[in-house]
Amino acid sequence: MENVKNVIRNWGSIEVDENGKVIGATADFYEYFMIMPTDLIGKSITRIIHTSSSFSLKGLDHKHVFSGVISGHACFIRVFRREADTLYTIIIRQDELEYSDLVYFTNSLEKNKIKKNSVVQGRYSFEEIVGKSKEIERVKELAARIATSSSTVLLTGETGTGKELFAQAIHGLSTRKAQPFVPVNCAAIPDELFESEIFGYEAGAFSGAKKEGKPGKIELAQHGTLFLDEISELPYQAQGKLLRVLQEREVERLGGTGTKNVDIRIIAASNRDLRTLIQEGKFRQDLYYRLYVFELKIPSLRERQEDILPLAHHFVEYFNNKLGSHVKEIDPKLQDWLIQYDWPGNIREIKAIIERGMNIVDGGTLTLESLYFTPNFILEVPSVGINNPFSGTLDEVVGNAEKSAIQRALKDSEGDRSLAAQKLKIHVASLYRKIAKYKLK
Ligand SMILES: Nc1ncnc2c1ncn2[C@@H]1O[C@H](COP(=O)(O)OP(=O)(O)OP(=O)(O)O)[C@@H](O)[C@H]1O
Repeated sequence: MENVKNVIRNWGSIEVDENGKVIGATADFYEYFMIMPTDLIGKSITRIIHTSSSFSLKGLDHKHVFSGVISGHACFIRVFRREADTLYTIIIRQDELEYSDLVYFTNSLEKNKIKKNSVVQGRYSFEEIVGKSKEIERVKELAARIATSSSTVLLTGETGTGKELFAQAIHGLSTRKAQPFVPVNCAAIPDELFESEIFGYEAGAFSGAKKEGKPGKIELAQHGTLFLDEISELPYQAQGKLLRVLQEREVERLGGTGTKNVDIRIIAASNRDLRTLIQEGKFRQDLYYRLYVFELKIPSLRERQEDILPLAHHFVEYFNNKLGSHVKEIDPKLQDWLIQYDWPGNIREIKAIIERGMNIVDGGTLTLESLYFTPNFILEVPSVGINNPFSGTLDEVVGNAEKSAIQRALKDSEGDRSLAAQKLKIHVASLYRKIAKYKLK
């Protein structure tokens, strides 16, 4: 327990009234989060501490600890109830912590409080996979056909093509749909933590382990689906252990003496060619053949150009709802450009481009200029760094437009960041992140 105390530090507190409006903050909070009192006082706390959309700050118990994002920093925050007022004290800033300390800390919290989101029911169904091209229709049909079996599925395709979406849709159509869908991003877990995360551990298996032990993702997915995203990044040793689970349908926790039967369906995904990795000795051939029972290759957006505009319209609708904007159409010139672009980041990229455009657009039509920004303004702000703001990669051009939009909003709001964020229709935390990213004053 001493160690847990060591990782906790006071990053300042925010005080709110009974209506959830900020009435003050400590001096260290302003300093650590670089927020001005004018950007804070009187604002709703939900605009300062961003949590997942399903999470409500209302009614949290005294001393409850939760995770949230403040000014772009992921934090753990403790609630102190004081009669009508509430104090939110930031006790951990994740970017200031070693990963192992963070794991130790989250383990020390009561069960299910923070890790609730690690087990989710699949959210997407096949109807929500936008696209009518024969290429995507064929994949949807195959996926729907195998959904009802319990076979292992390997989803391949470039980054951003929708592999996770398909995994969720397959789970949602299977007989396991009422059971958990447990996603694991194999690239995001450090090698040394991998086995304990996937296989779980028994009490006292290693120093820092939870007293009562911990189930791994395989156990959490019991009777449901385990989605192993970016499986190519699975450490070689863990590959052997996973293979044994697949073959024997049993799992043994680290430090354990007995095995438990497992009934899970595995869906794995990779955007790297596993066959090449096998040749390079980085991926086990025997595991590959276990996973390769059924391969679904999701086509890139380049291979199904006719889906580009339906996807763009879909995301315009999506962001209209999310941002409260009223874009009704996409200008024909922008439509031409969208069709011609080759989309290396696939659907994730088109979604991001539309989102950026929708943050900048003025009026009911999304135009090429909404992405690039109006030429007059670019002349006014030479600091965009290039003479021709339309040259460079799409990311650079859009980045320049975004930077210009922020500069203009800040200028129009005379430096009031909250007002600027409102004009841009983005959260103030997101504005702070972008100001830091573009090194703006
Ligand atoms: N056909 C589609 N219709 C609507 N949204 C989609 C579609 N395909 C992908 N998306 C959206 O695009 C984004 C990227 O999709 P997803 O995360 O499933 O891709 P991925 O192939 O798993 O990427 P990676 O290989 O990088 O993990 C998500 O926000 C997803 O909701």
